[in-house]
Amino acid sequence: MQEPAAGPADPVVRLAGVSVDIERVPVLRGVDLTVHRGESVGLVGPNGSGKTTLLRLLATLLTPARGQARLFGAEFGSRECDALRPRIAFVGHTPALYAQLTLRENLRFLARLTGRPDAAADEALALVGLAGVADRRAAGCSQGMQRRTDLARAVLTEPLLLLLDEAHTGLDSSSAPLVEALMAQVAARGGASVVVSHDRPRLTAAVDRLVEITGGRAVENTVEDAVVSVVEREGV
Ligand SMILES: Nc1ncnc2c1ncn2[C@@H]1O[C@H](COP(=O)(O)OP(=O)(O)OP(=O)(O)O)[C@@H](O)[C@H]1O
Repeated sequence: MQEPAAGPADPVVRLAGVSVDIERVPVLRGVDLTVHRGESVGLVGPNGSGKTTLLRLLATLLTPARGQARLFGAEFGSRECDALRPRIAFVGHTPALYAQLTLRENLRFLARLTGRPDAAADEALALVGLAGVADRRAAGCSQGMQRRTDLARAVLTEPLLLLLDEAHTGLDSSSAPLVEALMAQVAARGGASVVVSHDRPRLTAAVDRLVEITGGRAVENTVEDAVVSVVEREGV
């Protein structure tokens, strides 16, 4: 897969004073956030604070009303930024699966759309522990199985920016390491992950640092131990 043209010094995400309005209502206000290559960032905040909106912005599904937003140095809306879209994986709250297709068909469809062999789809399903049920229709699968299939979709597309909303919802404790394994894969290829979860202990254990959104107005690092190492690394 083609790597972004940006230099190695460019962070994966750089938001400076970014505001997002939805239906003319301000949802994010003056957000500053930098996510470096190799990092895994946990996003926390109360219901309605703007976590999903921030993930949707990072997925380039929303346009900033104000401020500057860059992915690997490419300004949002530019041709360079659009070219990076196939390298963004966004796993939302609800499974992005065709209910009437089997898990294998869902993955193979995505593989063909993205120019990958069927074997890559089967490998991704095996990686999330679903090889044995690959021929079940998605509609007949449990929430956790559907969730794992969504994670397999993210594995398949080899993302450089992994965005997980409600990362731990529907996953039992034995499946939680999958999220961490996926984030580690992304970090190893020089990408980064931004992950929302209401399971704060699990999230804290899985990420390099936590970032908190308060009323959509600003993004601040929390003072938990997980944050300190990154702050020190950045020399802040
Ligand atoms: N499509 C939309 N139309 C109108 N308002 C919206 C829309 N999407 C989000 N909002 C509003 O933006 C604010 C932030 O929503 P968002 O879903 O980003 O919050 P969140 O932090 O992810 O919440 P939760 O923890 O409940 O999932 C809320 O006040 C919400 O009502």
